[in-house]
Amino acid sequence: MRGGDGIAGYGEALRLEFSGPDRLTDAAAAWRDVVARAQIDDDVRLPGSGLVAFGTFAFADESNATSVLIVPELIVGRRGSKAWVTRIGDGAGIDPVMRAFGDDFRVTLRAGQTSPADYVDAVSTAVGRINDDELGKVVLARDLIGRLPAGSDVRRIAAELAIGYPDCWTFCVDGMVGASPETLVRSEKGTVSARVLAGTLPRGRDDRADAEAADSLARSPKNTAEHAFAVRSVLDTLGRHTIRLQKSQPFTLRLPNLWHLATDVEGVLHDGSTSLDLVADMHPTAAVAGTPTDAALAVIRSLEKFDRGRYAGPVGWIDAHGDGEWAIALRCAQVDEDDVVHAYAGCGIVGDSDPAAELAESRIKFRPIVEALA
Ligand SMILES: C=C(O[C@H]1C=CC=C(C(=O)O)[C@@H]1O)C(=O)O
Repeated sequence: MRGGDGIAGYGEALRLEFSGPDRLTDAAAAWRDVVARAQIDDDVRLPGSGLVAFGTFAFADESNATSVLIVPELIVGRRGSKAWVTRIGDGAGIDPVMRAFGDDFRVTLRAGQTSPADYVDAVSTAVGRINDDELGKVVLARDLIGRLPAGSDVRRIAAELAIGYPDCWTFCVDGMVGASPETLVRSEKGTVSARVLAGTLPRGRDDRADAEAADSLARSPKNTAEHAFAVRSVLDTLGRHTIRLQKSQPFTLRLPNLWHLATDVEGVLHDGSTSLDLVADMHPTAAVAGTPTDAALAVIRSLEKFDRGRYAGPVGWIDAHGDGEWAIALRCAQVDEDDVVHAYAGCGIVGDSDPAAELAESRIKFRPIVEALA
């Protein structure tokens, strides 16, 4: 959901689970099979109408988290002035009734497997490795943990995020809930686009300080270097699937809690890839792993003490044409079946990163989810 447009599913007509290094290519193939066998009646013909699966995928090949594609029994959608209902399989009998939110709840998150001091140490080690020329950039994350009262209505968290962060992509799929400012890829009728983010500064305290923050972000060699790695990785992969690939100049993107450096990318699909094929090729970008990818993943494995689960993985939806909208699962938390909440935030580390500043940046990135739970 973004800016009031979006799709919401009721029930599960089909649930497909994936894991391991081939989880994304397996999902792309499985979705082709599902579509080939489906009989679809879609008069609306808007992005998100007709047969749709929602998905959330683990970040790492070796993760214990299950990656899923879920086809709901009923989907309610809205885009601009149009709204629609899609019924799937046995969903023919379900009515899209409004269900009141469950009880209000407040949850405080505390440090998970990485304390703030551990994080500062990990960043210092990473800076050393970068300056020893082992790699150019790595994204290091830390985790927070909490527990929701039993039976809490997770939709409350999604609603808070959608209201507070209307320019972000708010998602809630299989307990993975968040509001991401970054698309991995979006494909619609042959056009492929992406918003690449990397490089961050906190918002200023007043208008003047805020304008100065945006200006210094745009001029900062550290942030522009970090951003360039992320843009390069997206251009390299999308370049294989598109023609006329264009990128905007980097611009400063204002969110309620921070400024990001952003670049919008757009091209024309030339090889018939579905949005999940593109996701499979693009993940993980340098915005969430680093550069070169393999070296960055090795540093993440050695310095992060936890399984990222679906944090920093692709989250979104795909339709019967293969079109879809996939965000990178950032500013998010995973609510498990036992009501335990794991939240994550990370920062791109380059050779001149200051560990204390990165810790402060991670605090600001936690703000959306911490506040939605508070
Ligand atoms: C890894 C995260 O953010 C990425 C996306 C935008 C800016 C980033 C940065 O400036 O470090 C990160 O690369 C996160 O929010 O957990």
